[in-house]
Amino acid sequence: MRVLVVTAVPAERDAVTRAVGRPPSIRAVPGAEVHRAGPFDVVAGGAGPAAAAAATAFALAAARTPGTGAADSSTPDLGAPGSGTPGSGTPGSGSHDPGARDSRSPDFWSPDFRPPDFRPPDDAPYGLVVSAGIGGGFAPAAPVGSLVVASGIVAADLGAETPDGFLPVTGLGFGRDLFVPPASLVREVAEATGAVRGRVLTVSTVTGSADRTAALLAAHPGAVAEAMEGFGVAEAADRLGVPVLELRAVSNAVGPRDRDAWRIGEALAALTEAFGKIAPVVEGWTHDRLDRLRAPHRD
Ligand SMILES: O=C(O)c1cccc(C(=O)CC[C@H]2O[C@@H](n3cnc4c(=O)[nH]cnc43)[C@H](O)[C@@H]2O)c1
Repeated sequence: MRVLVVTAVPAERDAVTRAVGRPPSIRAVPGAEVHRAGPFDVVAGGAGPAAAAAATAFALAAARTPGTGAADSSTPDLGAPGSGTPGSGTPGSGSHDPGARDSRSPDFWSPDFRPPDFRPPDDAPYGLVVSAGIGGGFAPAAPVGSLVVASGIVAADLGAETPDGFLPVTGLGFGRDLFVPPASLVREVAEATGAVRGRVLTVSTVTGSADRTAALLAAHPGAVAEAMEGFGVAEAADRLGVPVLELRAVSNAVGPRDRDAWRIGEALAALTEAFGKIAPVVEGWTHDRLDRLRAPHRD
């Protein structure tokens, strides 16, 4: 099974592809650059749920575009990382000059542009989408350096502030605030990696105070971590009925802001090790009937 992995930044993307042990092949699709290594197609989609949703949707849609296959010359191979290839940064990480041509996808800004074909080599669509990267861990469940796999992916700050406190978007009578990854896959990934299982919160603002930490834990008692992309990735995957997983390596404790205490290198190394361990797991996994029937609000 081919797996789409969406990270926020290139350092996280490269930590995932490093797990495979040989250089990734790199291709441009509209709005993104896909790094392929082993079963993983990895995209650094940008920080936050909106960028993550957009990158995921583009990558999924590009893989489903009918055409002649992944070898189509309209999707130029951009070479290995570190080769000086332009466009290897995070899409959307800088301001865009609409007058400039995008070297990642040369025809993208042309009025004649048609989406290039980019399908997994077996011509199958992606069987799984993974939101991956570093994250903040809630103590004591998820210490720095540990791994977490989401049993539920929660939009923790999507809703309304009221005089009585925060009202989730579902309390407003629309939207959703939870995606539940397939339980069998969560279990297998946790067993293979030693990851802590629990809800992972998606926030648009990194938590930076004890009060906010306490409020999040009061609202989500089982939360083990927070990050900024999982819910956006899940929203996009869900529209195509593709199962989703979120796997994070804890770089910092959720709490009063202390950037000097972040252990990013340690977390990226843990992420690489984790993807090495889950490669055989995801390749062998099939989305069984029980998982499909599982009630969306049970995790
Ligand atoms: O500066 C670097 O070298 C570097 C390398 C890899 C990643 C980064 C990031 O800043 C990633 C941002 C990404 O990380 C997630 N994250 C990490 N900790 C937290 C947190 O406490 N609360 C929320 N999100 C967190 C998040 O998904 C960001 O998009 C830098």
